[in-house]
Amino acid sequence: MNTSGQAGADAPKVKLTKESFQQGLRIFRFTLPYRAKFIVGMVLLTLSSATVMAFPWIIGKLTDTANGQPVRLNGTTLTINQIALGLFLVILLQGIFSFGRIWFFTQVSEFTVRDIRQALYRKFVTLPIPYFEKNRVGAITSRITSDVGIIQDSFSLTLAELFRQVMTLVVGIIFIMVVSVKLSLFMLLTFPPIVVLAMVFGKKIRVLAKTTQDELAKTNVIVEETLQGINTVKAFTNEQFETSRYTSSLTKTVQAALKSNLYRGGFVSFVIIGLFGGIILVLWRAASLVQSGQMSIGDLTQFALYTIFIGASVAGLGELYGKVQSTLGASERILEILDEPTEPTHQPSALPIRLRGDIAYEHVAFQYPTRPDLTVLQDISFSIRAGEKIALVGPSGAGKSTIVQLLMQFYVLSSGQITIDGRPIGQYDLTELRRHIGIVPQETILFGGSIRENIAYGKTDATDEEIVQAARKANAWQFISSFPEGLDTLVGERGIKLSGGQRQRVAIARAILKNPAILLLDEATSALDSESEKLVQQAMDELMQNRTSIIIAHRLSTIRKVDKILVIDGGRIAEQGSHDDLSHNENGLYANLLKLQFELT
Ligand SMILES: Nc1ncnc2c1ncn2[C@@H]1O[C@H](COP(=O)(O)OP(=O)(O)OP(=O)(O)O)[C@@H](O)[C@H]1O
Repeated sequence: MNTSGQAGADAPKVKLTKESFQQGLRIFRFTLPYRAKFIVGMVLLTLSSATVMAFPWIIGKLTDTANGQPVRLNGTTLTINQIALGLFLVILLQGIFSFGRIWFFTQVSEFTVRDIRQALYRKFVTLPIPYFEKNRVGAITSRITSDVGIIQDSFSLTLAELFRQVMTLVVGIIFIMVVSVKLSLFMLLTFPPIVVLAMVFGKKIRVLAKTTQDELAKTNVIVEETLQGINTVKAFTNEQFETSRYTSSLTKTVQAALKSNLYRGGFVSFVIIGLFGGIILVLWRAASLVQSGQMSIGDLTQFALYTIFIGASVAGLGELYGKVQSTLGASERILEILDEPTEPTHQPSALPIRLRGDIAYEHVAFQYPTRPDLTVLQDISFSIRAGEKIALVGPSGAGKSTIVQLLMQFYVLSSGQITIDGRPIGQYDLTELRRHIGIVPQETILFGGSIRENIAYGKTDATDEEIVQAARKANAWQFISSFPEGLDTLVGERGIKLSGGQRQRVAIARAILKNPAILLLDEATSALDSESEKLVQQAMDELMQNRTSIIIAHRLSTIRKVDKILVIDGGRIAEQGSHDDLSHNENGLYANLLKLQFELT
């Protein structure tokens, strides 16, 4: 076993061309740091393959000695005992070399794969947000699991196997040529073509077997569907219809199974007749050579054993071909990700910055890269002075969250600019800038660890005292200290073991600990009960003190105290002003939203 994960047997393959080969080989640069181990592995592999190849040769000599034909080495005649001892020695060496080969190749593959996974992960977390919108998470994670798994298998197995099979083939052919050129040529003309034919046959059978499986799966879908929706079937009196649908699907399955087994039967008789027939032909030829004295029994034994080796290596190479294809495919997909441009975060030259927190949006327009034909923001201009609080309100889909996300530089603006303290945000170091912006999202997603870890996410080197302090300010300490395990309480996957209000307060504590100059609050849409609503609101108020804050408000009651309200509609600022100004504008959007909420409550 290794750590390869599920090496996808159904992984897409690529055509073997010179380009795909050269591309795929680039993955080998990850093995460079371990090249010394790799070379030792290769030497051991060569030695272990060589000992295997010596085996039939010595057995031939043993047979000859048994048959009364003396074998000489350096002028002395070898006894059966000496030759058998030699065989033991060869096997012993073979065992030792194989152990060493596995040990060294495993190290190379495990370390290489660790480095590839590390490089991929580092890449993932530094890719810009649009990348994750264009690619499904499942597809991305399978790069780091199954694709890397395929590469791992190829480093630990395929590569060694490929080398060994090629060596067996070449050395095997040389050896049989030495034994008897005539018989070798005869064998090479009959045996390998049969093996190749058998492989093609085998592939066809696999395809047919898959078709049968697929058909069977379809019949199962019908059963599941109709049983789950049995009420619908009966209500529409479609029992007969469904039965005939099932029957026709069953018939297709049977037809597919029969066809597949027709080929399977053919394959078995082909193997029996063709392969064994081929062997009989070679043996017949060999027997006549032995009879006429052109070949010894020992040579015949050697010949037969090498022939089996050659046959096995031809078959093995056929299988390896498929593996090499998947390896190249996997390595191409991995390299593709590694070549993606990243966000310019964590630049080593970045100097720490201090922000006051003046923010200005100047004629900002924006389309999401995944939906370039929809202008989400049209012409947004507003400014906030350091320490002020503004609220964004408006109908769902108006563009409020988008405005906030742009400040974090998750996306590139289509036009206009955003400045902080008078400087365009693009001129700041990205990591430094984000360090000064805190965010409390609409739906708080916690990480699966403890409450302590989740709060400390805002400042990874925070002391316990700081964490408790932040939890107190966020109105979270009360519930945390009521848990028997306190800060060490595990929150469950994505924080499911905490209530919505508790999760929010943990998120607020996290933001307090981060102590940012600018704060982005996305109010939760899901209503909390009034008690926890009050606790969350108090925590938010605490958090907003002395910070420039932008609040995306869904409940208008919570934002009466803000300095300015921007009403967003259809990607534009429809109205702006204080709560009092806007609520007195009878026909205004804000006054209407207020009325609507009042009626709802
Ligand atoms: N990642 C995205 N990719 C493409 N389009 C998006 C993306 N996020 C949002 N949109 C679209 O942009 C528009 C504005 O969305 P946004 O989330 O900013 O609205 P909102 O005012 O915050 O809405 P809500 O109050 O429902 O959260 C919507 O039409 C939405 O479909």
